[in-house]
Amino acid sequence: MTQQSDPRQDSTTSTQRSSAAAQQKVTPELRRWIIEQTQAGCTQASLLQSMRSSGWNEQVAAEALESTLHQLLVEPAAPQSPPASMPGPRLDESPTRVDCGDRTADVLLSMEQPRIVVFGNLLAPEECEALIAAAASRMARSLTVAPETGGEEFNDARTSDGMFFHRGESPLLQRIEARIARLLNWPVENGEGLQVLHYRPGAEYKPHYDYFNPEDPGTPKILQRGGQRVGTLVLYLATTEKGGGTVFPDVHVAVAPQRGNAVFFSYDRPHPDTRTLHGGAPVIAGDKWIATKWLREREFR
Ligand SMILES: O=C(O)CCC(=O)C(=O)O
Ligand SMILES: [Fe+2]
Repeated sequence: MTQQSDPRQDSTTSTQRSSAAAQQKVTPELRRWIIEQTQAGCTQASLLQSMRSSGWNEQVAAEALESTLHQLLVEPAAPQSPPASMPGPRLDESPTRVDCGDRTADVLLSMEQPRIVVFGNLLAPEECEALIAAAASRMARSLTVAPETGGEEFNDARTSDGMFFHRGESPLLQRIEARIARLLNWPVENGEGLQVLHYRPGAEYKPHYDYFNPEDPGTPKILQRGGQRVGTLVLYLATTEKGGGTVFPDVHVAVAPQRGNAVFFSYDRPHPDTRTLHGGAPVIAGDKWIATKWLREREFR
């Protein structure tokens, strides 16, 4: 990310500056610059430093940042139009099975609000084993997206181990990605690389939303790569003995982790109204292995 220099300060010397500090005016131009830089992913601290080095008095700069960013948060966001189309299986005739090209998946549950569909038999047992084997040597403690910066960070709410495959990195992944694209009528290119998570007893993923919160300063940067997330498919690679269900607390639904099955849910706007709050309940006995496919609005590079 390149940070543009802030709106010009007059060309006073530093001695003139300290006496002139009281007269520094926060102009609409400066506010616009603060908003643009924030939307481009700059942190408040880096903006403060940049303003100070171009002659702004620290207190004036800090107040300008605070009041401008506060205004940004309390002003209603421009209404976002929902995407023209959404990922999801075609279930208008209530089929019990869905063709996904090289395999047929069972439809086990379909819920409208929130949009949740549970599939059976989407992956063969050998495919589950192969994904676990390919992921196992690449596992590390899971990171989540850092809302402040758009980078990644450790998070106590997520105590699983995980890794990301690159999209299309092996014939197995290409096959599974093509199957998911056909099942959910969404281009392979709009999907993030499959993420594998391993939860041991006691591990969990506390309830959260998968979309990026539009109010987080790091979100504009994340959205540059393919726009918002609009859907999630969680594939179960192992059957967990006890616990570890995918839970939707708003609607009191829990999906049991059964090898080869999957739960899909979608959200047409980044808002709690979608009722897609969800989490991974603590594992009580056994292991939980999942692969998550997140779907973006546009091509994800
Ligand atoms: O562990 C689960 O069942 C849910 C995982 C999840 O929410 C995610 O990967 O975003
Ligand atoms: Fe999630």
